[in-house]
Amino acid sequence: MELNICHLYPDILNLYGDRGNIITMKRRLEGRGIKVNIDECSIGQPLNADKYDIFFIGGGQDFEQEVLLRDLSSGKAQDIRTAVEEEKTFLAICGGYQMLGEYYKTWDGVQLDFIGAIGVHTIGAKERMIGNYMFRTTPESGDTVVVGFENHSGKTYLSEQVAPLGMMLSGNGNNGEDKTEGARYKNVFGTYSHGSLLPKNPVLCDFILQTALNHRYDGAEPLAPLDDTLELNAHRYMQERLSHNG
Ligand SMILES: NC(=O)CC[C@H](N)C(=O)O
Repeated sequence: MELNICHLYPDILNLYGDRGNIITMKRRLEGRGIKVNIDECSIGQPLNADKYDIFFIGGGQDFEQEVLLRDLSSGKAQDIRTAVEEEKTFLAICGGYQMLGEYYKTWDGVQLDFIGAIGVHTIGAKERMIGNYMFRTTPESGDTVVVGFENHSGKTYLSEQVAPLGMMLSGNGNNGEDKTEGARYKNVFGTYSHGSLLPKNPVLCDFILQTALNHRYDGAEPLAPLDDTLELNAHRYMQERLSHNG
């Protein structure tokens, strides 16, 4: 078996080591003898979307998001919308997550029209939401506790067609108001979690990889367990600290 991963805008959207998510997916697949091919696709490069099983988009600040608008509208936005509807697997972090949505109105009133691949929109607030945080994914997204780090001024709101990725246990998540965190639409996993998400959350990583394998291979076997002692220690350490913060 093999999976093809596309890292979108790796040179522009890569806050807080978001690239670590790519390394983690690669290692966890190779640990099961599954071949992984990783391509990078940035400004000015055509996106050969049919080739890929997983698309990864990291986070970026308002400025970087604005810089990408022209490149997206030159064709990539449509390619991404099509891949989402074809139920390809996406993992999008913070600014990358916002970008898959409809629009982002920054706190100082600039409206960035994004690609509308998922029914979410984002409104900037003056006060940033920053800190370690924790949420539990919904049963449809693995029912697992995720620890991470958020840093955003955008407050994201989900339309009725889009489910949250999870519900907050500690911290702000989508908007600090409705207790939701991230988005799940078809096989898109959007989240505010940097930090880096997948190294500390191997259960979520395997859930995402399994989603992509099931899409590519009919009757794909469940992924075999790995030795996750180190990863789960890091996870437990964060979970314990965050449990005390409420
Ligand atoms: N960390 C990020 O990706 C930031 C995203 C967005 N620019 C915000 O501040 O809301």
